[in-house]
Amino acid sequence: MSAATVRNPAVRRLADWSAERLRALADDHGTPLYVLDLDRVRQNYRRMADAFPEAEVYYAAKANTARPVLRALADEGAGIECASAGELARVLDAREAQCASDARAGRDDPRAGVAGSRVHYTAVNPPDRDLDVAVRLADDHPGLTITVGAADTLDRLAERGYDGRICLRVNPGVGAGHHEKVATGADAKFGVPYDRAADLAEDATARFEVVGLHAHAGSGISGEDLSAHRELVSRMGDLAREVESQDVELEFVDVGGGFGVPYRPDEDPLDLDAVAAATREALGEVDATLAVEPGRYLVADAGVLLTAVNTVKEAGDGAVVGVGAGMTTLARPALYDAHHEMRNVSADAERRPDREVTVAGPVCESADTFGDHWLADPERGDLLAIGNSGAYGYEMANQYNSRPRPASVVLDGDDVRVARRRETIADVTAVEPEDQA
Ligand SMILES: Cc1ncc(COP(=O)(O)O)c(C=O)c1O
Ligand SMILES: N[C@@H](CCCC[NH3+])C(=O)O
Repeated sequence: MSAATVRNPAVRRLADWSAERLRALADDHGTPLYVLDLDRVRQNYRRMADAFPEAEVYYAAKANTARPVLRALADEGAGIECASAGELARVLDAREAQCASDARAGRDDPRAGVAGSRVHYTAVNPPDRDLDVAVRLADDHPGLTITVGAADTLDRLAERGYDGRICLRVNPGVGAGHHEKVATGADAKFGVPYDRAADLAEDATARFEVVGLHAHAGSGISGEDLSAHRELVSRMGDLAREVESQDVELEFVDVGGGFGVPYRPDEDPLDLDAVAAATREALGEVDATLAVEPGRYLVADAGVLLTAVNTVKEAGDGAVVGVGAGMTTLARPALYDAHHEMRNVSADAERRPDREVTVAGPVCESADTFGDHWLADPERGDLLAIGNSGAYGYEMANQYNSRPRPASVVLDGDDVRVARRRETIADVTAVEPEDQA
């Protein structure tokens, strides 16, 4: 089945990708290569918007900031949630120094051109530079909302002359997620203490327009974690009623993102309608509109990472299959022991027997492995596809071992657009002053 013929199933498997198309993309653009199917992103968004018809959906851009993705989701009606000044500059049609220098360098304009009123900036311990940029952008883009998770961030904004839209991020005391490193809801780093939030919201109205409350439990919540989600939403409903009773006119209560997707074939997809029903029931009656901010759910299964087999080494009873992508390309397995399905795309036309092998990258770290996988017996030169790579894949890639970042392409029907060209070693060293000894 080709990508374009998949209608709107909740699960998209690695086997659904056309091998022929993936091989052609690898031939044209080289590997490692991130491939993202925009049609699938749109389908995922529509499924989310259909499940939450009463809610505002803000896409958490940190999952994948490729400009075609931001534009496609904004066109579908999504707002965008940003985690930094850099993400804000990408998302807004802003005259930022960074954008100007990109233009001078002849690069395509990296800005997505989303209206300020559709953008939330969630500031987590924001550096001064981020606040400076955010305040400047808020001036140019009316309606931008700044989400604040510490009382003194309010002071820092006021010191910069900001008196605009504020959302208060609350620590709900309930965390969830696929790994302890991605649970945010009970981590004191995020949000103001729950029991101080109502007073803080009321006090803040003296200096700002307080428009929302926000909390986020964590990332990769499965159907089994729903009790944590329900508890978070219920606490936010209680808080919203208290704040509204203090005559603060809230526009929205944002209960975060975190909606998980299956990474293993035996995992079930989230029943979004059930999640939405549980959310509604837990929130109860509030005047404010519900908001959600999914990242992974919209982009994860729209992406694959293509990589070539460069080494096959028999070792003991098994084999280690060396590939070009590593922890610098896709960090999730090394960071969270995350599992990503793999498929030997080259072997599809042949009848090679499956074999369990360890797939490992080129980085000089023992953690640089994608774990054990059953694959059609890999040979040097084969092309492997790594599934569910559309979220937190390219975004977390880095240059450790002086390894240039990979390229990424976006498919829109039959169109193929380069979202990020492949970096070169010259890109890696470009930030070093030329006169350095
Ligand atoms: C504040 C906030 N909102 C939204 C998200 C998106 O999470 P996910 O990609 O799991 O939907 C995150 C990431 O965990 C987050 O920290
Ligand atoms: N980067 C994490 C998700 C966390 C998002 C940020 N709070 C992952 O790949 O699963």
